[in-house]
Amino acid sequence: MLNIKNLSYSYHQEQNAVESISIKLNSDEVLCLLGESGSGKSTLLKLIYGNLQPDEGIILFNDEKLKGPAFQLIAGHPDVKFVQQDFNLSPFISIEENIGEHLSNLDLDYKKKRIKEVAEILEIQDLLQKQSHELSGGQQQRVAIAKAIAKFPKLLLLDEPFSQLDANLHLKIRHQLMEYLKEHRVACIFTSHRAEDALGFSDQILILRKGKAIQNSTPQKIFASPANAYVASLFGNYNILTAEDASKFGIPRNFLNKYVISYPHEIKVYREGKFQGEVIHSRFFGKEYQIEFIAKNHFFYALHPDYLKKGEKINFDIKNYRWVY
Ligand SMILES: Nc1ncnc2c1ncn2[C@@H]1O[C@H](COP(=O)(O)OP(=O)(O)OP(=O)(O)O)[C@@H](O)[C@H]1O
Repeated sequence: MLNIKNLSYSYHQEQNAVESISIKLNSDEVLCLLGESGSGKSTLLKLIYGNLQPDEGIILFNDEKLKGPAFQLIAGHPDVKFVQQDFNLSPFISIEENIGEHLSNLDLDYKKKRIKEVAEILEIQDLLQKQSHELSGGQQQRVAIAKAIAKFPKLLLLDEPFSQLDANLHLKIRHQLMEYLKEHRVACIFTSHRAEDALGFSDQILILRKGKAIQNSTPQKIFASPANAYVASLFGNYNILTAEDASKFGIPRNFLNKYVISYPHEIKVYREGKFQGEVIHSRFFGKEYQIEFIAKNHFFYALHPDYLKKGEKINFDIKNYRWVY
């Protein structure tokens, strides 16, 4: 349903904010754009929606070419909705009117029912009679999403949709919204800084850096085989060793110009481990501790069920790893 070919855009001549990006998305798929700050995620969404005019490339939505501002005065397409980071709510009308702004007034009972439905998904039933200036950032964010889904878009673009929500609401809204999108076959592209949003709630992840696509695949494949250390770093702490250094910990030197990457959960700290290290820190992560230790002059992160004291001698093995450039 969405086919983006070789999209490029630059704010200034010197550097492209988005460079030769191609995306294919089916009608019930969710794509997460993941990348460091300034990697081009918001710019890409603005290009797709039509807020910015691409320097190059083409965006086909159900085989129809989506137009940028050079060819269309008001951005957007009736079947595409975009929730930007500024939420864009109308200030002088109620939240209920905001959500229903694009719904027809011909059937007011249906309109009321639909507003109630989307308000429930976003947990904003109690806010309907208020005005946007009376709401917190997180409440405005949920209203903006409710407004975007009210008229059954076929493609939803969400820029950091959960950024203003506390941990509890984040989990609840993320679950309810994603269930809704799947049930109604709404394609979605969202940006996030949180690896778990990308891993658990998308069908595809597109990794961006400096406007370029670094990797595009399923969450499982990207996590298991990150293209490079940058991709691995987006999932949290990780261990990286040169081929030479990796050989000191039992890893054959198969690729001399590559690096070995291993996630903390792949370093097993246990009495039978073949290699020795010394604990530097134990940090409580909730379910377990993240242990930082040093071995043969290298820092490692590992996970362990118990608190280990600074200076404690431990044994460990690298149980899983992958080679990256
Ligand atoms: N209006 C603008 N004028 C000039 N440069 C801009 C503008 N907006 C973004 N940029 C630049 O374009 C690049 C991509 O920015 P963009 O906002 O798309 O990144 P992002 O990945 O969404 O970042 P974040 O995660 O911080 O929101 C950055 O180098 C940024 O400085």
